[in-house]
Amino acid sequence: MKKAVVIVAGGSGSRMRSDIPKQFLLLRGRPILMHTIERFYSYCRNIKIIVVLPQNEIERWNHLCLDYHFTIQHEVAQGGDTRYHSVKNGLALAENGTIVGIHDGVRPLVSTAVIKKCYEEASANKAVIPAIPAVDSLRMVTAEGNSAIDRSSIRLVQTPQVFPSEMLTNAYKQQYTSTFTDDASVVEAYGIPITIVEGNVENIKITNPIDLAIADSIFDSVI
Ligand SMILES: Nc1ccn([C@@H]2O[C@H](COP(=O)(O)OP(=O)(O)OP(=O)(O)O)[C@@H](O)[C@H]2O)c(=O)n1
Ligand SMILES: C[C@](O)(CO)[C@H](O)COP(=O)(O)O
Repeated sequence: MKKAVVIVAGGSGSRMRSDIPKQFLLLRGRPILMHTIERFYSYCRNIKIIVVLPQNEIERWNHLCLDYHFTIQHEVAQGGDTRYHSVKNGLALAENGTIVGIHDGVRPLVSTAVIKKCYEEASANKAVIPAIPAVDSLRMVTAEGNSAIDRSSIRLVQTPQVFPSEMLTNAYKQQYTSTFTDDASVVEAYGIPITIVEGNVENIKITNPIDLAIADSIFDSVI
């Protein structure tokens, strides 16, 4: 079955506190977003790649592609106010009858094995996400205080989150709510159960300044 990926890079990276959006910061001498795109191209040479960017950053991206001789074919869609809206804009460029993954542009260290497993499972008409167990102890904080929670029942969710295209497109017709923090939460609200596969621990979301140093130090164990 045909495959597509929507790589969302439409955010501003406010927690990174950098001059340019974090998806363009350099990791091993190249913009993070280029590494992320390369992960999917390595997995499948003919996957359709859709990259979502803030409208006012598209020109910067075009220049970066020229400067870094980046030639992997991709289509560009315009970002929205939230990740949900950016995904929806990217999804509009995906064809029916495909298996579509949604991946954060700032997760450049996803392994090929994880990408492959997610697409294979989704081909059986499932909604598939990678996740890893929690390694720290966990506490629930409420207005009354805080209490320990059973970490064996918790999973930390990653991307790519992969679905049959019609399932995802229909789910994304629901009205936005702030509980839609990822694609699984949108599809689950539409009534579809979520299948979890094991993610890779290196598949961090580069969010805060320290994550760039971590990504640099673990880079060779994935690529
Ligand atoms: N309106 C938005 C917001 C986020 N994203 C993308 O969703 C991914 C995960 O979001 P996050 O790490 O929170 O990125 P930012 O929103 O850019 O960061 P921050 O929350 O620190 O501002 C990122 O690749 C980001 O570019 C997006 O495409 N459109
Ligand atoms: C999609 C995601 O990366 C899964 O863990 C996460 O929900 C994104 O959250 P953010 O608040 O948009 O960074």
